[in-house]
Amino acid sequence: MRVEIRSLGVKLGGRWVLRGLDLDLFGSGPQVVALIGPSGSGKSTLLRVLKGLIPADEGAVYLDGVPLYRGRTPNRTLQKKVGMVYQEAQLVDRLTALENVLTGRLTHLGLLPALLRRFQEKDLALASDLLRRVDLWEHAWKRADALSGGQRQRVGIARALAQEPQLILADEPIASLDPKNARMVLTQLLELVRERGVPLLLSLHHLDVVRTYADRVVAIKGGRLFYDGPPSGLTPEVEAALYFGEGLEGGEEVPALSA
Ligand SMILES: Nc1ncnc2c1ncn2[C@@H]1O[C@H](COP(=O)(O)OP(=O)(O)OP(=O)(O)O)[C@@H](O)[C@H]1O
Repeated sequence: MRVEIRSLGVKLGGRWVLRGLDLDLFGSGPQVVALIGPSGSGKSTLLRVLKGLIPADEGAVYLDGVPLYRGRTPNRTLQKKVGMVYQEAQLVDRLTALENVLTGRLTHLGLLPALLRRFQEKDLALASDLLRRVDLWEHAWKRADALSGGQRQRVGIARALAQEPQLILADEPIASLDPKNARMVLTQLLELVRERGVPLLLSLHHLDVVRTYADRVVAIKGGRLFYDGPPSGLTPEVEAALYFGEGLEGGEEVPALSA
């Protein structure tokens, strides 16, 4: 799915959180794009805009050429094509692992079957297959609140893929995991999106991971584009300027770096 972001501005709590953002993602380009930037730079906000959860105050977002928002209302058809993986999985605790994955199919059901949770056999087959793919089939009938943090995150990934999305947004999916679980979650996420050809926009703080796995890196700082290019362009100087240099919070116009 092609993502075009044009002069995007978002105001939250009376303050510009994103401003003047122009970006073209995916289409025929690299399929794993890392989104980095200091805490508070606007990464989560950007992902939420792309999921149709926060409307643009300025500019526009197009998914495959279609505006994502009409005024402040998201286009529901486009919204359904975008899957999301959250930092804390955001599972329904009282449902089993399998039921949580099945909720990813709800967007494909009609209103009544969705309300009644009437899944079809093919929904169950897809959800079961995905649960196997994240090595959690033996936990299919466990309640989500009985799973470990890493397992919950893998259920969240299976749920996002069960939606059969055309784009996946992952918001710091390994932030609260130990290194072993972080690696497992990330490996499974990358394997699944690559084999299905689903583009992934992945917000992360781990630059070692970014350097190893990303095809392209987009860095934002103070709500503006700071760097857009390959991981190899993330030199120590760029990294230092991104995390330790003067912020752009004052609204100072600084041209984006590109490698
Ligand atoms: N609902 C809100 N109301 C007001 N301000 C908000 C709201 N949500 C986020 N912000 C502010 O917007 C800015 C960007 O937040 P955002 O969560 O997008 O940053 P981030 O880059 O994802 O940070 P982190 O890496 O810490 O998750 C921050 O200053 C934050 O305090």
